[in-house]
Amino acid sequence: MAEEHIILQNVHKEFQRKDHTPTIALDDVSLTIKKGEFISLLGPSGCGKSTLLNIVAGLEKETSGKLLVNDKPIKGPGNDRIVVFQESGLFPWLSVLDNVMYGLLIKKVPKQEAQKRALDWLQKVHLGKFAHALPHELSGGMKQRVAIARALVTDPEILLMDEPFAALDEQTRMVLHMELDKLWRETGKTIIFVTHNIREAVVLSDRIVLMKTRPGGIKSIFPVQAARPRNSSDSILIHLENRILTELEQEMEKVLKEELGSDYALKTNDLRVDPSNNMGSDI
Ligand SMILES: Nc1ncnc2c1ncn2[C@@H]1O[C@H](COP(=O)(O)OP(=O)(O)OP(=O)(O)O)[C@@H](O)[C@H]1O
Repeated sequence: MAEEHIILQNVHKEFQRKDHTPTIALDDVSLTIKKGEFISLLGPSGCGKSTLLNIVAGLEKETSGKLLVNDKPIKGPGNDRIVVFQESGLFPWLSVLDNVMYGLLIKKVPKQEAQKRALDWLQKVHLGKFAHALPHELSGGMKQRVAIARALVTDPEILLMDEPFAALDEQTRMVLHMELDKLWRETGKTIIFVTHNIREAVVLSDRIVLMKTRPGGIKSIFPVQAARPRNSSDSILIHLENRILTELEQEMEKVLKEELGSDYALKTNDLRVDPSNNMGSDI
């Protein structure tokens, strides 16, 4: 059996609002992720997906509970965990190559070697020809490819992705799904991927963690047993999308009932959304 890589035990996270009342972003979250696993965190807005990702990244500290990576407690950010965000976060004044090399130079890798490794990664994400371009000369999809190359060039064990493709058009997103799937299979990285998009989650993941709101936490976990590389028209994936959608509808209905109280008059069908579309942010 594969090795345990990330262990979350009864993780609880509270934030203080400006009026000093607490928001429970995560309540009693327990999850074990194996080395090399691709896990998606899926759920409506505010269910704590980014908070959970940030805790694993070491950017946020859990209020209580335990987080272990390779059996060691996490005290802050580390080279073993790199985050890719929705915005590429590239330095606009540096060339694509310099952006990808940057993390290596910080780690004192000699310039020639850093350049070689960065160029290798740019080839892998099909941007070898754009090494000397500036970020503003690239499309959104190309920028995200650079962000992925910049993350993987430092060879982290864990890649944390917070809605990395959310701002891209559907075609570009599908191409990047195929590329990320290939890179993940080639490198064996452990990936945690935050998304609102059910189709994206089923196409990419080994397991999908469906999250709930108020308080944020885990509602259900769905293993995805379709062969890779995947095709979103695979009947296994379509069936799974529908199961997830049904649970999400229940969750969204619960939130609406709480929010609207006696004004609640929503029919379940009004909530039915196309799984290829983003969901959850308008509840
Ligand atoms: N720094 C913060 N201070 C106060 N409250 C916060 C902070 N960060 C998150 N929260 C609250 O914690 C809850 C979970 O937020 P989080 O951003 O993790 O959700 P999410 O599922 O990633 O949402 P979205 O899909 O909209 O990005 C929300 O109620 C949010 O308002």
